[in-house]
Amino acid sequence: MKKISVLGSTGSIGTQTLDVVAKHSDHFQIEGLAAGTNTALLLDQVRQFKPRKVSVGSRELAEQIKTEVPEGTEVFYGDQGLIEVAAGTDAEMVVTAVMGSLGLPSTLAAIEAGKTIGLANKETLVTAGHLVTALAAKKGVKLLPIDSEHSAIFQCLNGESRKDLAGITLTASGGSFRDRTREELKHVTVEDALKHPNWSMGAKITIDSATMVNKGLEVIEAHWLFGLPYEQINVLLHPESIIHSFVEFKDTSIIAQLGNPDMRVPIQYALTYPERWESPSQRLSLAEVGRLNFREMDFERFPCLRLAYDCGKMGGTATTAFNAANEVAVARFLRREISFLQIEDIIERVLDQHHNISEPELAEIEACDKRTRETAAKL
Ligand SMILES: NC(=O)C1=CN([C@@H]2O[C@H](COP(=O)(O)OP(=O)(O)OC[C@H]3O[C@@H](n4cnc5c(N)ncnc54)[C@H](OP(=O)(O)O)[C@@H]3O)[C@@H](O)[C@H]2O)C=CC1
Ligand SMILES: CC(=O)[C@@H](O)[C@H](O)COP(=O)(O)O
Ligand SMILES: [Mn+2]
Repeated sequence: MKKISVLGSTGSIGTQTLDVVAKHSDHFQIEGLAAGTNTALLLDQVRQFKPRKVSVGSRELAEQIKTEVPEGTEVFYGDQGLIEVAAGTDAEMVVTAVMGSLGLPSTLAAIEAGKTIGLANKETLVTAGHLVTALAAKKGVKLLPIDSEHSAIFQCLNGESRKDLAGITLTASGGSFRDRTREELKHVTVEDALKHPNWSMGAKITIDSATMVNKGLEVIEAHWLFGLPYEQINVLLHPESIIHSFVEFKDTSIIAQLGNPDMRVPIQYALTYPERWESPSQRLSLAEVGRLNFREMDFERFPCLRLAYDCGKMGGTATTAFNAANEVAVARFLRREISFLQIEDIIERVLDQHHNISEPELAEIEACDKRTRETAAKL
């Protein structure tokens, strides 16, 4: 039995992780579950998977569910609760599926405790990639990608020599507004933005796809996961999301990973790595798909992607600020306080005011994250 803890178990990735675990219940055991506010779903999960430790977002919620969890399940809360679930159980693997840089301390704690990481929470690598990868290397801990593009690259690189690599290309669906002009973006609604053409995901990442921030975060995530310079990381528009990403070699060969847009496949691959097991996903029929399309990325149409590359190349706290500004701006858009185009406006203005610190320590990252959020909230 492989013992697993899931951080963000009530979200899109969290619930699909538990689908995979349930399908292979003879092979996996859930040790810990952490959620924010959805206690009804968490309690269902607790009854089904019987974890030893669970955590919720606040003390009040923890008090509410204490009487309802079965004997043998301990209840924690807040930042410390997340760390307890990440590092304080017998789990050998931790799936990091909370949303945002709030996942950083628990990811670091899990690595410090020697747990293999199934990494969905890309903001963790964007905000502090140098710290996370250095600690993982020091502890001999594997960071197994769950993000579909990074899982694809990881699979394409399997058994290949890095010296033969020319570059990698992350595919981008283009998000909800890929066929609209910038002029047409002025009056789009939250409801429109939440309609991703191919994937069913949490609200924040769906907005990130529409602004192309998601691909920007993924470029930075790829830089840290695969140790590649930004010049070797490309992005290509591929509206169907069937090719999840590809790798090009010196001899001009390209190896790509394909599949239906179903996150249970990369999630399961991280859970069973290096083995491949039967999947709950539907088989891909290329004959049915018939045609795949590709378009050059337009950096004028999607300026946030250019900003992400610039921040990535600058390094230091630039990516921390980029991420924090975006988290605040997206939350404000979802609360209908700002318009869609003001998301990129806020990111740009925050970055104009940013004073970069290269090779920041954790405290400096945390301070930058906090300061940036305050600025972005006021703009
Ligand atoms: N969804 C997808 O297909 C993909 C997602 N990712 C990445 O995975 C991560 C998760 O995304 P997604 O699943 O879509 O997000 P969701 O918004 O669907 O889920 C977020 C999860 O985090 C929990 N959470 C929120 N705040 C806290 C907190 N303070 N303490 C503990 N848990 C908390 C939520 O709990 P609750 O709901 O109970 O409040 C929920 O379980 C993101 O980093 C995203 O970029 C990457 C690739 C694909
Ligand atoms: C499923 C997944 O990995 C998402 O990050 C997905 O990539 C979003 O799609 P786009 O950002 O390409 O629209
Ligand atoms: Mn992705």
